[in-house]
Amino acid sequence: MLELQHIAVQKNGTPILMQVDLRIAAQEIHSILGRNGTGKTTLAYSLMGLPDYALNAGDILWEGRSITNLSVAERAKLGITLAWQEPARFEGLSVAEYLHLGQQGKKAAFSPAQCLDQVGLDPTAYLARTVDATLSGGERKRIELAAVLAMQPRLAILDEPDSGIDALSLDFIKGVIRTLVREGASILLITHHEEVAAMADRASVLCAGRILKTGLPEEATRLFRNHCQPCRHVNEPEEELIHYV
Ligand SMILES: Nc1ncnc2c1ncn2[C@@H]1O[C@H](COP(=O)(O)OP(=O)(O)OP(=O)(O)O)[C@@H](O)[C@H]1O
Repeated sequence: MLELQHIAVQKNGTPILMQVDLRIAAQEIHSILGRNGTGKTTLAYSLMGLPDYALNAGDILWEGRSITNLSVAERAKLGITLAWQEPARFEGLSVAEYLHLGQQGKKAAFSPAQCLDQVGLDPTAYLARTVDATLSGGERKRIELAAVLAMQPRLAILDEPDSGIDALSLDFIKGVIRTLVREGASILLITHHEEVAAMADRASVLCAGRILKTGLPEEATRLFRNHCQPCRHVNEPEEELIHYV
C-alpha cells in the first residue's frame, strides 16, 4: 500500500530524517516509537506532503506509484489523512460542520453523531459546539480523531492521538483505531504509550531520524525500553544499533 524508499528530509540544512525505509500493508497498524525530537512528526508531515517537509532524497510510493511530488490535496484525494495535533485551522466552525467537511462527495460509513459517539463524546452536547479554545485539549484531540473517522481514510497518520487523553479514555482511542482498520484503513501510529503501540501489527523504532528496527511491536518495544529510554546520548544512535534493523 505505502512504501517509503530511502527518504531524507532536512530542515535549515540539518538532516532530520535519513534513509528511512518503511512499508505499510493494507489494513496494517504500524507504530513508530522514538524519544522526543527523533523525527516522528517530521515523518508524518512529509508523508502528508506538507510544503515545508518536502523530501531531499528518496521516494514515497502509494500502491506502487510515486506520490513524492503530489500536493497535500492530491494525497488527501487518494485517502491519506493526517490527524493534526490541533484543529486550529477549523476555528469558528461548528463541530458538526467540521466533521461534515471531510465527507463531501462521499458515501460516509458514519454520521458525525456516530463519529462523536465512538470517541466518547455525547453528540447532543458537542455537535453544536464551536471548534475553538473553549474545548479542552482532550476534547479537541477526540474531535480530531472523530474527524479522521468521518473521512474514511485509506491511510490514517495519527500523531500522538493519545496525548493529553486520560487512561480511561484510551479505550475510545483504541476502539476508533480498530474501527478505522475494519473499514479498510492502514494506520501509521505515533505514540508514547506502550499500551497503544502494542495494538500494532509491526512497529519501528526511530532515533535521530533513522529507523533502528522494524519488527513485531514487542521486539521494537523491547529495543526502545532497553536501549532508547535509558540512553544518555539522546538521538545519537549507537553504531551497532544502526545496523540492527
Ligand atoms: N522547521 C524546523 N527547523 C529546524 N529544526 C526543526 C524544524 N522542524 C523540526 N525540527 C527539528 O527536527 C527534529 C525532529 O522534530 P520532530 O518534531 O519531527 O520530532 P518528534 O520525534 O516528533 O518529537 P516529539 O516526540 O517531541 O514530538 C527536532 O530536533 C526538531 O527540533
